[in-house]
Amino acid sequence: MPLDHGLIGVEGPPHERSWTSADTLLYALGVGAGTEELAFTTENSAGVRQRVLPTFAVLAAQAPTGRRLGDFDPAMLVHAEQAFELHRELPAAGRVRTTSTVTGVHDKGSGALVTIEARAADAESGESLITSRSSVFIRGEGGFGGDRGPRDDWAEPGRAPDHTVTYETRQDQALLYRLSGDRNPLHSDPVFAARAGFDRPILHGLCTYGFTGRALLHAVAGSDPARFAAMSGRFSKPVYPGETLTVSIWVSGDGATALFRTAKEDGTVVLDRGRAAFRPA
Ligand SMILES: CCCCCCC[C@@H](O)CC(=O)SCCNC(=O)CCNC(=O)[C@H](O)C(C)(C)COP(=O)(O)OP(=O)(O)OC[C@H]1O[C@@H](n2cnc3c(N)ncnc32)[C@H](O)[C@@H]1OP(=O)(O)O
Repeated sequence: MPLDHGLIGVEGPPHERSWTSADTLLYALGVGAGTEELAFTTENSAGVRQRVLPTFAVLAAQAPTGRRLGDFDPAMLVHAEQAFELHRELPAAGRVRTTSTVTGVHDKGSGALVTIEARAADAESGESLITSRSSVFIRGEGGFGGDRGPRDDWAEPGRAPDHTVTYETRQDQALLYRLSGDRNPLHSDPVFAARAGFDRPILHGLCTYGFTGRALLHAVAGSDPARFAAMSGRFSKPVYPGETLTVSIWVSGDGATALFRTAKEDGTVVLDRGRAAFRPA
């Protein structure tokens, strides 16, 4: 059986995940934070309280789907879209209970797009903490006669961005990032990457997402994770470790929302149709 088209509505079993202060520090390093961001990379600096990068929410809320997506070559699967809402700031260490549901299987012609929603609640209090919506694009699994799914009306504002933030990724960025949990060999093994049609291992989509989230946090939310309410975007082209990422951000008049996109040095957009929302200071 290739892709399982009967997946829609299938809910996975509740899944518990806990994280420690070390996990959130390692995650921050994996998405490029360093000595300039000690609140996210240390737990014992004078006068600094450890905080958690908001995009860690996506990892915290990951849970298995009820069934395997199907029997296809895993090298053909790429992360396509990622959105999350963070209902309150994440603690440096915590535990959540998450339920994950397949919400759509769309026929995109060159591939199939499978969308998944996960809801994570604090494991002790039951308080809703994170809602995460992800999709994966399985190349070569389209053309089965399904619907193409909803359209998006995202458009770049007709003015210069309010902020542009540039970060360099490291040659070994994916090797560092994978220690936060995603050991997919697409990001580390040249043989596996070649089977997927890439010259060399590519960067995790969620690593690009984490760099972009840092740019939004510092440029728009005053570096305060408590103000970071939501973020979404679409992975439009692969990133190779070592490439430079520039995040362009357009903030709404009241500062409550922003549009963004992330591009490589040559202008290729890699994270597109970005939206983010912020709480007041
Ligand atoms: C549970 C969550 C966790 C998941 C973790 C997954 C494991 C991870 O380890 C894997 C990764 O991190 S992979 C790295 C990150 N992702 C990428 O690099 C993918 C980059 N994107 C691409 O290569 C192409 O857009 C590609 C290949 C996606 C599509 O390119 P094409 O085949 O050329 O398609 P195109 O002709 O451009 O468009 C056809 C239709 O598909 C829609 N579409 C394109 N890109 C999309 C995307 N990223 N998301 C959603 N839809 C997308 C197009 O809009 C078009 O549809 P329509 O005509 O209906 O608009």
